[in-house]
Amino acid sequence: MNQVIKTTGLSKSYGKKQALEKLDLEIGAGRIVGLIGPNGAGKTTLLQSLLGLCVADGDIDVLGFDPRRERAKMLEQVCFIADTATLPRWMTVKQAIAYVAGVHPNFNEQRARDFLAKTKVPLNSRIRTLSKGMVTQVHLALVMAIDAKLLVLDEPTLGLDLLYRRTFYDALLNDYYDDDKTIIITTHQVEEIEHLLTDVMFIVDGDVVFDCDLDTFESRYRKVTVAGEQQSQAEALKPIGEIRALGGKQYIYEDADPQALQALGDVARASLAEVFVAKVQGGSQA
Ligand SMILES: Nc1ncnc2c1ncn2[C@@H]1O[C@H](COP(=O)(O)OP(=O)(O)OP(=O)(O)O)[C@@H](O)[C@H]1O
Repeated sequence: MNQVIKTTGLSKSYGKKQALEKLDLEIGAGRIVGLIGPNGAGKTTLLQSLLGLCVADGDIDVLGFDPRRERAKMLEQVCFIADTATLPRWMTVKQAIAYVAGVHPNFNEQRARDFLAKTKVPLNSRIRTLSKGMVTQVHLALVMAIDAKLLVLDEPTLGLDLLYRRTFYDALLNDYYDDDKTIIITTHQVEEIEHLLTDVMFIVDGDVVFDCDLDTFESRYRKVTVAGEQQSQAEALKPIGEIRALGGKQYIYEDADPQALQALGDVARASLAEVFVAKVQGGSQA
């Protein structure tokens, strides 16, 4: 694996709060990794540690650099958008584009304009006159126009409407991504990114508790809709989660015998969100 990120024993505490707990992580080039976790699990702290934005303990290697000591060099090849996207409010959108063009060697001005052409953001508007979602659109356009080896997106679509969220993820996959780039995304809207991920990680209480590529995920997890009279057989096969459904129950299985599942009822793929809830909350879902 052509490795882009490797951490060993990554730990970070804020006073008594242990936000990251000896976290080991490896991400290879060309992967699109979804980092999924409950509120307060440590996702932002992990991304900030990788970007050198907070000082953590342990070994951290990002593109061959230690972000604590070689942050400036590392950032030449890394691009990120934080969940608190801010831009200078007095600038016009055009000026923001010109500014990034002036300071960033890998910025493609035309690309930024092309991304913005898919929005209703006027180039001559001052940032302070834009809605929150529009500011995020400008920020995303600036970030997506930078040719970086690693793109880190912390809740990139927070506050964006449903239509633009789709447009953004389409552009990310079709216009931005190629095999040389690695992308890490955190979001609570798991269903929106499921189709574009190559890998998924669940993070709980400051540690990665699940790390799986999507091909393996597709082959390991199933959801079966079971009518009332079959439920005791279904439970005997030890599902990892269950969902109450109209006229029966749906059970989530990990590595179960496909034939045994067929005998219980309708078998379908289990979604990332369903497996996440089953594994992290470990029980029934509404
Ligand atoms: N600056 C800080 N000072 C003190 N505690 C902090 C600070 N930043 C984060 N924490 C704590 O560290 C833990 C992890 O927070 P973090 O923001 O990394 O979680 P998250 O997974 O990104 O959460 P969310 O999904 O809610 O954004 C939480 O318990 C949080 O309260």
